[in-house]
Order: sequence, then C-alpha cells, then structure tokens
Amino acid sequence: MTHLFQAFDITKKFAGLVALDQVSFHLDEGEILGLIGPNGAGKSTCFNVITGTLKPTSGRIELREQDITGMPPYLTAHMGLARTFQHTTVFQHLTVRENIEAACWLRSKVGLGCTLLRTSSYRSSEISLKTSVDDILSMIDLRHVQDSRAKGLPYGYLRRLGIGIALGTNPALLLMDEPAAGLNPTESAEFSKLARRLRDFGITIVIVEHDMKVIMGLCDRIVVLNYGKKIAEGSPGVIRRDPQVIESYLGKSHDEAETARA
Ligand SMILES: Nc1ncnc2c1ncn2[C@@H]1O[C@H](COP(=O)(O)OP(=O)(O)OP(=O)(O)O)[C@@H](O)[C@H]1O
Repeated sequence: MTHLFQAFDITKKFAGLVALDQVSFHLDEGEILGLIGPNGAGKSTCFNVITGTLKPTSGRIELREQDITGMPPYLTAHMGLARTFQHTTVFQHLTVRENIEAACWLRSKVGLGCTLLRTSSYRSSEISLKTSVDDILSMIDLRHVQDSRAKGLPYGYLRRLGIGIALGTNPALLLMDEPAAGLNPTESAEFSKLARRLRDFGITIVIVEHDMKVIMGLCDRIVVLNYGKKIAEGSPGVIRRDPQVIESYLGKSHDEAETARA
C-alpha cells in the first residue's frame, strides 16, 4: 500500500547527542497521528527534520513517494507540508483576514509584474484568493472577527489564526506543535473539533501534544519517542496500556485513571 508520508530510519545527531535514533513511521491520507514523549524525547527535532529546518544525519523522508530529505522549508511547503508552532506566529498589526490573505498570496503563482499591472491573471487569482480566504475563515471559525486586528484577540483565537495561516499554503500534511498548549478545556475541545474538520476536508495531521485528553480523544494512531528512539506505536487503546510508555511518560496514575474510567 502506498503511504502519503514515510520516514525511514531518521537519525539526527547534535555533536555527541543523538536526538533522533533511526526513527521510522508512516502516515496514510486522512489520518491524525499523535507524536508524544517526555521533554527532550526528540519530537520538535522530528518536525524540524521533516519540514527541512534541520537536515537529518541519515535516513530518508518521502512525501507521496517523492524524496524530500533535506529539502529546505520553502520547497517542502511547496510540496504540501505546513506547520504550526508552539508560539503563535501571526502579524499582530494586521487584521485576521489580512493575515490569511498574506499566507494565501505566498502560494499564488502571480508575479509582481501581473500584480502591479492588474492583468487578467492577477484578477482571476484575486477572485480565487477571496474564495480561499473566505473558506479558511469559515473553517477556523473566525469570520465574525475577520476585520479585527490580531493584536488583542483572545489566545484561543490566535491559535486558530495560526492554523488558518498554515492552511493558506493549501497543505496535504499539517504538522501541529502543541496546538492545545495554554488553552482552557473549552478551547481544547474546540481545537479537537477543528482538527477533525480539517481531517474531514482531506488534510492529514501530525500532532505533538502533552495534553493526553486531546491526544487520546483525537488521534487514530500514536507514535511514542523516548531519548530519540521510537518505543511504541499503535492506537490510543494500545498506547495507554503499553508498560514501557506508562513507565517512561504516562505514569502509573494515568493508567489507573484509565482503568477506573473503563
Ligand atoms: N539545535 C540543537 N542543538 C543541540 N541540541 C539540540 C538542538 N535541538 C534539540 N536539541 C536536543 O535534542 C534533544 C531533543 O530535543 P527536542 O526539542 O526535539 O525534544 P522534544 O521532545 O521536542 O522536547 P519538548 O517536549 O520539551 O519540546 C534534547 O536533548 C535537546 O536538548
């Protein structure tokens, strides 16, 4: 079977430290995969290597069977990869709508000459841009604040705007770094709903997250890292009962809480 994405034996060394040690995993189209593990396990390094911010020391990464190993971020973005960050990366002085427009323009193929001369190709791309921006605003549920400046918006809205900006590049695969960090329980539940909506729209998702309620409730499959090594992979049901994962990350209290709930 052909996978949307595959990482083969990815190793990343920083001087003497092995941050990723022969990690392999795959993603099928429309999946939500959780990437979890204790602090320093290698999750962010894994995202950085996939998106091309860091070159792996060895290993191979494929998107739709094309080798993207070591490609710079602007090329991996062009190939259909997008990423959201732990800290929101929005233009504070632009409105919500302008933030999304800026992200969508980056993927538009219209050159500066066409833009300045307002050629027909500029005008048709302007129409498709408006549709894309409207669709994204609806998807992230921020249409009602589209003309508000990002500065001063509630934190939960800013996180959603960060996701909207990533959607501007029309990704097939979206990597989200701690999307529920700092959210209250209502906002976390809204985030999970949004992630499912994106998946239903055809976007494959990888989530790094420490909130186990979000991970266990949302993910189809989970990969667990510890000291740079993959120590487990499986459904939430399998992962929450894996003795090695409980020992290294979830802790006994999580297992007991799960058993009590069952
Ligand atoms: N640029 C770097 N230079 C040197 N060491 C690094 C660098 N980036 C990460 N590391 C080290 O690699 C290891 C993995 O770090 P990484 O940030 O990937 O972990 P993580 O699982 O994302 O942790 P957290 O949950 O705290 O974000 C850590 O020991 C970290 O100190």
